[in-house]
Amino acid sequence: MSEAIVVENLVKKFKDITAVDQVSFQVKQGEIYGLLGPNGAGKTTTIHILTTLLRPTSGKVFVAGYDVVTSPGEVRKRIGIVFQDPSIDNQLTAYDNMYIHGRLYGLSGEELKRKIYQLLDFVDLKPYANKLVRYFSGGMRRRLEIARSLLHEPDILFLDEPTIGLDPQTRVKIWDYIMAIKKEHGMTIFLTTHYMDEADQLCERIAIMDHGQIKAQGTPEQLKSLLGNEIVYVKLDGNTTSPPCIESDYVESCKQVSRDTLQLVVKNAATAMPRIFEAASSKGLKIIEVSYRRPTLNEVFIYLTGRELRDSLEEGGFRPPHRRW
Ligand SMILES: Nc1ncnc2c1ncn2[C@@H]1O[C@H](COP(=O)(O)OP(=O)(O)OP(=O)(O)O)[C@@H](O)[C@H]1O
Repeated sequence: MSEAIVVENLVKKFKDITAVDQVSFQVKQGEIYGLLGPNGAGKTTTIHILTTLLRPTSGKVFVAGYDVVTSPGEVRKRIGIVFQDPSIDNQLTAYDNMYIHGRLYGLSGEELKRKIYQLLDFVDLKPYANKLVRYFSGGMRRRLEIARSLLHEPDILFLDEPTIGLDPQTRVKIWDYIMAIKKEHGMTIFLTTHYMDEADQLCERIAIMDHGQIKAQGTPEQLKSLLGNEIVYVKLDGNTTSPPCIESDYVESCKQVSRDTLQLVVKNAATAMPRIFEAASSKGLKIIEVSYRRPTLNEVFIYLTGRELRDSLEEGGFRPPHRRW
């Protein structure tokens, strides 16, 4: 079976809230797949079902070839999880946190000791093996959780918001570890994130989730090309008080983004540019500056949902007080 994860028409309801609404996707073996969406989109609920912590209301989910409802034990043997909320013991050393986890998975003796040091070394925590975790920074804790999740050599690694709350430098470091895990261990990695740059940088394929539904999925490039290939910014002469939009065969959409600047979505900036100049001049508009770039995932999110991912994050939403089941 070349699919590590198969999700078919997954639904999860909490009383009258439909947290996951007819979601279907497949994750190939060895790929990094991301669920991108704002708070409350249903990402954590989905990851909890995939990792056997929650039962679906309906639909089918197969992880590492096993049904999560009928064979949860088989699934658990084959997965590693890093939760959004820290789950390491602050009163223990890094080594002891790893040791207990290893024992729970049936590892022992020299083999366990060797693996612990090897993985602590992988996340650059070997010098801190015997330090109490309560003195660790947020980034060190996350690294320790990642090392711990790899101890039993899972086939699939689940990461729920792996860099939430970390500073930009530490986030980049965590991305390096995630890419190294894929490269060195050939592992399938499934992650959730509300950071567009994280999804863009790390994931080979992304599903954009909102209000429990998958709005689109594909490679970051495929998602960006939903919007047209390039975005052109046209700055008009400052004397134009309210610039009209520029229409042309080559312009897919036009929006005024500031007093004197228009944002045009085009398939190809090089061929559209002369037409844009022609159209502007026929309207008596003077272009004083032009720049263009590829669309971002944020723009894709706006296109699909009608609002910014950042705005949606600010909407917040009800969060249950305890997120362990
Ligand atoms: N145990 C629960 N009881 C009731 N409602 C819940 C429960 N867990 C989640 N929800 C609701 O389900 C919806 C999806 O929540 P979920 O936590 O899966 O979203 P999310 O995309 O992971 O967001 P976040 O990044 O904030 O965790 C939200 O409306 C949330 O309030």
